[in-house]
Amino acid sequence: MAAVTYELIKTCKQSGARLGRVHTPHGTFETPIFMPVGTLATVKTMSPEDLYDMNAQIILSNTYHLWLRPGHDIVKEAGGLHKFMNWDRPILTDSGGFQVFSLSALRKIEEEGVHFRNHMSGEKLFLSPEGAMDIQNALGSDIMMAFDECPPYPAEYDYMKKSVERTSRWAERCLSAHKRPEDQGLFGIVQGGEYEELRKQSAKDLVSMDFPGYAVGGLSVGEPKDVMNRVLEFTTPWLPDDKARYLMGVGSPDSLIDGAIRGIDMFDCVLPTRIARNGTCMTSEGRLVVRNAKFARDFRPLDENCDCHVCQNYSRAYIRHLIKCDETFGFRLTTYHNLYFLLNLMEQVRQAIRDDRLLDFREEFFEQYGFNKP
Ligand SMILES: CNc1nc2cc3c(=O)[nH]c(N)nc3c(CC[C@H]3O[C@@H](OC)[C@H](OC)[C@@H]3OC)c2[nH]1
Ligand SMILES: [Zn+2]
Repeated sequence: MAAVTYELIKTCKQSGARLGRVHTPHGTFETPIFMPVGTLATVKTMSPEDLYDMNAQIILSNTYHLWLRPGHDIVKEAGGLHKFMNWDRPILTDSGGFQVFSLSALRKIEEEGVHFRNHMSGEKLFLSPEGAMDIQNALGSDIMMAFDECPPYPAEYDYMKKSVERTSRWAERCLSAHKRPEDQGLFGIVQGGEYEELRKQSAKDLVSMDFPGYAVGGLSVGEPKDVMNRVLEFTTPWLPDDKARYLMGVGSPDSLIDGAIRGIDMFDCVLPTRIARNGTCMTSEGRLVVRNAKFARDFRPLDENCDCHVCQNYSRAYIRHLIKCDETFGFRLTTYHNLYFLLNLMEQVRQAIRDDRLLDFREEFFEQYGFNKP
């Protein structure tokens, strides 16, 4: 029995978006879903109890970061990542492919793997498909990601073609190095940039290897939103209907809705937690920079349409005061609300799919949030 399976519940008659469930060894979650990012084994400033309270179903952590600090051997000795961070719902770990290309300056890509420098110490390091699998095996995540190259945007066709072919060979090596397929699901990552035939080639290569789920990688790397949407439109049709689809690194409210409409089930992004730490909040009326002086005497909640714990109990004036004083509690309040906002948005998306009206919901949400403003 595969560790991770996808169950298609229904498709929205109006938009074609999917309502589904993903079953994992640590629990089942409904899709489309947003997954909070906890790169260093913590969703910054949130406790597991906070995450349970806001109904977070699955969180992310990262091979590259945990390999460097504290070391995956320590996490393994602790009994794995779930035990180490006291989180007993599903965990997805990225393979480190992206960080190697985004964090470390000097790097050299070879067939064997990637030579690069530790982005903190400058120490020379090497990561291969086999190494990335060993680390994720030690972490014990429910969903592991294949080791891939996430090329920069834009990239020449010839470079992209060679990269896609190597990423497919690396995916094969990940499958061969996958020690516990009955305990951990391994997702392949489709690459190919903005080139339709390369996306098709990458998807067909990976589907022929029969992964339990597939990510669409190489996006949210600086390309315009219409390029992302077009890539999704010609990529998801090559992925099987009975497997989960994960769009990596995507998280603004409009992109979540537009991704769901184009057949994506799972999303992750550091956006809500990162902007929270500089005092920017997502609200039903658009973004609100709570440190702004105009909120000094504003005793309303961050979002008058939000029923989260923060909006029930704290005011903009109080949160502004804490953020201005660099008080950690302030960042906890903005982070909790931003995560709740996106988790709640995805519940509304799932409800709109149940009611076959996701395109109508998109219009209503974009209007209220201000996405349609010229
Ligand atoms: C922001 N835009 C964005 N585009 C991305 C594309 C790729 C990709 O093609 N391949 C791989 N392997 N990873 C990608 C990632 C990293 C996501 C991870 O990076 C970490 O967030 C920064 C987090 O780690 C807990 C997350 O875990 C899945 C992307 N992020
Ligand atoms: Zn709120």
